[in-house]
Amino acid sequence: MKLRFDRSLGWQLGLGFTLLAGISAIAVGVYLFHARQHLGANYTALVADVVRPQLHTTLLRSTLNEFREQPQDNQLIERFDNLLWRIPRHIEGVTFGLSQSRLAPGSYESYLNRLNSVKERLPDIKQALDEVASGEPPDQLIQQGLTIENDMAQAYSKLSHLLHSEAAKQRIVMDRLAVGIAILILVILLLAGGLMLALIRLHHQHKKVLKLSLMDELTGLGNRRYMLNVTELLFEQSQRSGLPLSMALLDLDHFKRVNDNFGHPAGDQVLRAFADALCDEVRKADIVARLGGEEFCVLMPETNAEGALEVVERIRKRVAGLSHQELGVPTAVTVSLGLATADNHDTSFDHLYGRADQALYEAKTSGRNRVVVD
Ligand SMILES: Nc1nc2c(ncn2[C@@H]2O[C@H](COP(=O)(O)OP(=O)(O)OP(=O)(O)O)[C@@H](O)[C@H]2O)c(=O)[nH]1
Repeated sequence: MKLRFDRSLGWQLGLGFTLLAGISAIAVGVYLFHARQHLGANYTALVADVVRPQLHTTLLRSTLNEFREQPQDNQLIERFDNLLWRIPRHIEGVTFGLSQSRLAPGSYESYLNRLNSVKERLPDIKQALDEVASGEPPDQLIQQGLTIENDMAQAYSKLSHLLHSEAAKQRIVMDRLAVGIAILILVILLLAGGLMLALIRLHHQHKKVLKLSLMDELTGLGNRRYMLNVTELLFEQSQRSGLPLSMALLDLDHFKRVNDNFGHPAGDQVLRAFADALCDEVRKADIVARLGGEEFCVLMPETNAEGALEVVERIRKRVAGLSHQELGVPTAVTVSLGLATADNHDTSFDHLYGRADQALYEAKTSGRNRVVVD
């Protein structure tokens, strides 16, 4: 039940985080789609394109003012001529920059129209300048010059304002995007962390269940499945290496009486005391398992018949000598044992098991509390 709960919790966590990551990704995607106008637009270069002619507009005004005082100054005429040459180039530069930008044409068209009308009036101003150079008074030049200066100043100022506000919007978009992506990354990290945690928990649960499936809960020994898992391997190793493998089957005598006389819990206590005694008497390399009920098994790798007989006799005596206190019941218990050692005739583990079982049967039928070697 617990495992099912943990597994569904793991799935729920994973699903929840995946949904969250998906929604965050969609939100960032939708935002990107709507904000694409602002992404990648280089407003800095455009602002520079507009600021430069704004400076020239100021220069144009100051030059016109100087004309009032020194209309025939050649340097002044040359500077003005140079400005007249630059103005259309700036207008063309700004027009090109805006056409390449992601700005909606409707937002800047009226300012460009105003600049283009300035461009159209430049030949007249050039003619007025030539007249001033040939000695005419500068009044007309100043009047026409101030008109275009005013038009340019207004158009460039509006454009500058437009570009600054678009750049500010771009900054907001980028900031929001950065926050969105940070949240997305956080959710993905949480998702990965949550999934890892769920996997680790599942792995622990799996190991626990696996252990429980191979363990006898009452005695803490391996169960029949554990014994079968291990012994097939031990048997094959023994067959390959030629080293002996001995197997003892043990069955408590008249155990039913213990249950009948002292109750089932007392019987359980006896089984536990018996398992402890068994483990005390065998080596670490030996395998001890409870096969079911009051039947146990000891597998002794690299132990010949003689050595195994010594061990099982020791076990038998130890069990018979268990005190009432150790057993938890006011009676003695004994055990019958059947012993077999693998030889060339044992083609499978089942064969060896069959021999040990037969020996145990003989130990039971010939009076119990004894070892019979097959
Ligand atoms: N307390 C307890 N008793 C168990 C457990 N498993 C099996 N038993 C009991 O063990 C008894 C085995 O009885 P039998 O198969 O007749 O064997 P026995 O009385 O030991 O007689 P022999 O084996 O012929 O000497 C039964 O009463 C089962 O109920 C257990 O986990 N706990």
